[in-house]
Amino acid sequence: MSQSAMDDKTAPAARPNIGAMQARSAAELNEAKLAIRGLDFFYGAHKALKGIDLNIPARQVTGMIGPSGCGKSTLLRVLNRMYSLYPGQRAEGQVLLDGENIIDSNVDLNALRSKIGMVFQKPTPFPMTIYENIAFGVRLHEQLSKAQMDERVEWALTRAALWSEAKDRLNTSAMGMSGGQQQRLCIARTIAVRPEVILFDEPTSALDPISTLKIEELIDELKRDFTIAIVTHNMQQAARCADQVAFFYLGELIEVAPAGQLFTAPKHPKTQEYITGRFG
Ligand SMILES: Nc1ncnc2c1ncn2[C@@H]1O[C@H](COP(=O)(O)OP(=O)(O)OP(=O)(O)O)[C@@H](O)[C@H]1O
Repeated sequence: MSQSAMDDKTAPAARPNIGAMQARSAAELNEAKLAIRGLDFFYGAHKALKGIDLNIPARQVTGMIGPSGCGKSTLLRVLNRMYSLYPGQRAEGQVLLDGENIIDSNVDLNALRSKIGMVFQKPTPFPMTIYENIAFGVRLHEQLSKAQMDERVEWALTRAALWSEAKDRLNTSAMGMSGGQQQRLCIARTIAVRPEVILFDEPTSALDPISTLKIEELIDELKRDFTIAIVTHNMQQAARCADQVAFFYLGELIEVAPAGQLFTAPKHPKTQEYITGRFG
């Protein structure tokens, strides 16, 4: 692919407009890509999320913080319907993705997961080549020619800031990469299907500081095209990466505010206690 083609961040082939870089109006920035309304979540009889109302704005980073067990990961698992795999787990209320309630039982989960991707705490590359790690997921959703797939793999690795390190070893095992590279590969794998939303569940907790910084820079770059939610235990990370931060406690959303405001002038005493390290 030519350099000018690579500079155009639009994903190559099929579904041409998704991921296109366009000037964004203030209205677009304020628009809720995901609107969570009155969301309750149950693990059997245990209510882990209680009446959550939260807007996740398009093409911004929403940070989710709170002490262990407050429900942050549960919320991410609701947003991509991962809980549907487990009997006894259920959500009530609304999670509107561009107006469509994705917790309705008749939602096509395969299509949903191509729109809402997830990156986990521990890098989990498949035990296959770097190339196949990316092509595998794309094939579940699209039929591309070899040339188109090559282009897609290059595009995804470039967007995940991994192309220069991976281009000469595409056909070697992903398991031979460093932890930070593996996590960027997992990000490449996620963006290769061109989702609209990317959920990050403590994506740097297993990484060293330099790899962490690279992922944070990447998240900042990716928000130009994708709506992002990130769960983190690291408040500095939330302050660095997030445009808005949501603080959860015991399954409730206590406060949501622009990051600068939440960390300097929280409105709720519980938020104040948490960010000043008095519990959690
Ligand atoms: N599979 C499960 N079955 C039953 N209860 C669960 C399950 N997973 C989580 N929980 C409970 O749901 C609540 C929220 O857990 P969750 O993992 O979402 O919290 P969290 O804020 O992400 O915590 P951490 O920061 O430790 O990852 C907790 O009370 C937890 O014990």
